[in-house]
Amino acid sequence: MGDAVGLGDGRTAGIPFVKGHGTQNDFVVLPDEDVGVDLRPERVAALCDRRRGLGADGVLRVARAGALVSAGVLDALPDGVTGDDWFMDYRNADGSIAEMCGNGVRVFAHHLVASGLEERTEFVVGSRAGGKPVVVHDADPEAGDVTVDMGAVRVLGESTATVSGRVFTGVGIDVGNPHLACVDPHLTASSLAALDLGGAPGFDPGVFPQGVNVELVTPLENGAVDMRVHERGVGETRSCGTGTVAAAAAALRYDGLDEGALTVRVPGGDVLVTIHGGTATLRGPSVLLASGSLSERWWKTLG
Ligand SMILES: N[C@@H](CCC[C@H](N)C(=O)O)C(=O)O
Repeated sequence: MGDAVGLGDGRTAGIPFVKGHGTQNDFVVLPDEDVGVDLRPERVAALCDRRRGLGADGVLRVARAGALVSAGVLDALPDGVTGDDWFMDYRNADGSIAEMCGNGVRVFAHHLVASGLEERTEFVVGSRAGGKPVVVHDADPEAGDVTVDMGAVRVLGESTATVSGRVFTGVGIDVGNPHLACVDPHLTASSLAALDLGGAPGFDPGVFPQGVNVELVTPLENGAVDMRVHERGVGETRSCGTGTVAAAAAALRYDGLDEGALTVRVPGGDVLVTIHGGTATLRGPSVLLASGSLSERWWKTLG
C-alpha cells in the first residue's frame, strides 16, 4: 500500500474523518476529542463543497461537551447536557452553526458505538438544543438503526413560504431549530416530486429572523406523508430529521390531532416519527460508508 491517496507529500497522518448519512442527509464526521480542529466557516464550507471538498450537507464534530466548553466552542453546557456527555457540534454546509440536526444525531450515535468510542447503546447526545437521549438498536460498521428522543415540539403560528412563485401556507414549528412545515391539500407524492425546490423559498423574516427550514408535505394518508425540504444553511437536502418531526406535527395538526405515529417519506428514504405529550421520537437508519484523513496542509490553506 502506498501513502494516503491525494496527500502528495508522503504523509499518512492528517485530520481523521468518517463519511455517513441518515436517509441520504450526509455528513462529514470529525472525531476531535481534543477540540483541535478549527471549524471556521470558510473551512467547513470548503469541506462540504461537492467539488472542492469531500461534499456533505453538514459537519459533525465528535467531542465531549466539557471539552468544548473548555476550548471556548460552547459558552456553557446546554440544558440536559453534562460535561462528560458526547456532544454533536453541528455545522451546516455553508459553515453556519445550527442548534440541532435529527439525522445527524442518528449518524453521530451510530459512529460512537460502531467505532467503540461508546460501549453503551442508550446514552445522551448533547446538542445546542439540549441533551437528546438515543437508543442504538443496531450499529454494525456500516449500517445503523437509531431512535432519538427529540424533545419538545412547539407549534407556533401560521406563515407562508413561496416556492417557484407558488405560495404555500404552513405552520411554524420549533424542534430546537426553526421550521415552517406546509401541508398542502393539493400536493400528492408525484406533484411534490415535480416541484422545483432549487431556489431558496421566500419566507417572512419578521416571523423567522434567524432563517428557517421549509418543508412541503402531503396530507396524512394511511399513516404516512411525503416531504421535501429546503434547509437553512444548506439548500434542498434528501432528508432532514428535525424537518420530518415538524412535518409530522403539521400533518397531525392539519387533521385536528396532536399525537400519533407516522412514516415520513423523504427522497432519501423513510423514517418513523412518534409524537406524544408534546414531545417526539425519530427512528431511522444510518450508514457509515467511508473513513480516511484530510490533508492538514489543504485544511490550512482554506482561510
Ligand atoms: N439536517 C438536519 C437539520 C440541520 C440544521 C438545519 N439546516 C438548520 O439550520 O436548522 C436534520 O436532520 O435535522
